[in-house]
Amino acid sequence: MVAAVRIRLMGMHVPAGYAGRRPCKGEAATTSREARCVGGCRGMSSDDFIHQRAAQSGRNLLLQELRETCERARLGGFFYPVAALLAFSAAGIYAWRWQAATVVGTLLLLAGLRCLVRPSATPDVGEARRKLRRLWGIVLVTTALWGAFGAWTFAVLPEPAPLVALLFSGAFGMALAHTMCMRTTPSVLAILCVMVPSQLVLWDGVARWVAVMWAVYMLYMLMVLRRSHREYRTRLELEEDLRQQRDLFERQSRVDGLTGLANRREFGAALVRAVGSVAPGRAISLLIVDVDHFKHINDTLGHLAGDACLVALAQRLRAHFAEAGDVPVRLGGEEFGVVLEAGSAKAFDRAERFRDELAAQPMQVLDQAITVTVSIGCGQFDPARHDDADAFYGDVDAALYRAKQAGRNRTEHA
Ligand SMILES: Nc1nc2c(ncn2[C@@H]2O[C@H](COP(=O)(O)OP(=O)(O)OP(=O)(O)O)[C@@H](O)[C@H]2O)c(=O)[nH]1
Repeated sequence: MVAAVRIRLMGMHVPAGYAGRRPCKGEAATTSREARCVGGCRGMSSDDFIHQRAAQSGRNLLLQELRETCERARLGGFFYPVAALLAFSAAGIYAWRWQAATVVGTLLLLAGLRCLVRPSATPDVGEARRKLRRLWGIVLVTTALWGAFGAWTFAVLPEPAPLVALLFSGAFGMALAHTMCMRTTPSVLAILCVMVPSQLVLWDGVARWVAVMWAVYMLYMLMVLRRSHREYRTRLELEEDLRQQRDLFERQSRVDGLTGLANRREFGAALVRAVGSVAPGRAISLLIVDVDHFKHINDTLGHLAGDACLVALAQRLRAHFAEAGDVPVRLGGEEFGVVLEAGSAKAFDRAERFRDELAAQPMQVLDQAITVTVSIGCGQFDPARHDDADAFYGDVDAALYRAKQAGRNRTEHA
C-alpha cells in the first residue's frame, strides 16, 4: 500500500488552475515586485506583463499551499506520539515500556521530520513540488503506523487502551479532513490509513455494529474533506485574485496606460531619488522630449494614429535609452522625459543621436510611414544652481521651450 501511495504521490502535479491561472475578470495587467520599480516599467509591455503575472499566479498558489501544508502538518504530527503515550498509559505503561518506547519514539521521529520540511526563502516550483511530496509521504507513513498501532491495541493491549486508540483514530481522521484538505488524494489515503485497520479488526471480532458505525463515520469524514478542499481552493484563489487586483492598481498608479512607460507620478519620485543621489563623480541629467507639431498628426491622420505614434515613439525611447540608470517616462500628452546617470555633455550627445535617428527613420504608424521630429531640453543637475528637483525640471523645461522657439527639431542645453 505504501508503494502504491508513493507512486500516486510521485505523480502529484500542479492542478490546471494552478499552472496557468486565468487572469481575473476585467483584469488588464498587474505587476511583480521587480516590475514595480521604474526600471521594471521601462521595458515591459502590458501584454508581456499579463502573461508574466498569469504564470506567476500558478507559482504563488503552489508556494502558498506549501507554506500552509508545512504549518498544518508540523503541528498535527505531535498529537500522534501523545495519543500513543496515552493509550500505553491506559494499559499500564511500565508493563509495556519497550513497546511504548518504540511506538512513541518512531512517531516522535516522524513528527520531527515534518518540522524539517520548510519552504526556503525563494523556492521554485520544482522545489515546492518536491517538498510537498516529501511532506505528504511523512504524513502517510505516520497515519499508516497509527492505523497499524490502533489495530494492534485490539489484539494485544488490555482495555481501555484499544478504546483510547480507537477514539484518537476518529479524532485524527476528522482532523485530517478539516486541516489537511489542500490535496484530496493523499488526504483520502491518510484517512483510510488511520481508520480502516481498526474497522477490519472490529469487523473480524464481535463488534460488527461498531465497525459499521465506524465506516459511516469515515464516509462522513470524506464528505467533510471534499467540502473543506473546495473551500480551501476558493479561499486560495480569492486571495490570489485580491493580490492581482492590488498589483494592478499599484501598476496603474505608476505606469502610463498607453505606452507602458513609467508615468509622471513615478517620474517625480525617480527624479527626486536621482537628484538626492548626486555625489562627487556621479552626475544626473534630464531630457524633456516633446513631439513637434503633434496636433497636426492628430488633425490629419486622426487620434488613433496619434496614439499609435506615441506608442511607437515610446518604443524608440526604450530602445535608445536602455543603459543602466536610464529612466524613460511619459510625462503626459506628447511629452516624454528621460533621467540619465550622465553628465550634460554625454546626455546632450545621446539626445542628439536619438533626435537625428528619429528624424532619419520614418515611423510605421497604422500602415503609413510618417516622419516625426522632436525638440529636446537637456540639462545636468547642479546643486549650486538647483535648490531641488522642481527647480532642475523648470530649468530643463525652459531649454525645451527655447528649442521650440528656435525652430524645433533640435536640442537645447539648460
Ligand atoms: N492622439 C493623442 N493626442 C494627444 C494625447 N495627449 C495629447 N494629445 C494632443 O497633443 C496635441 C498637443 O498639441 P500642442 O500642445 O499644440 O503641441 P504640438 O502640436 O505638438 O506643437 P508644438 O509642441 O509646439 O510643436 C493636442 O492636440 C492634444 O490633443 C494622446 O494621448 N493621444
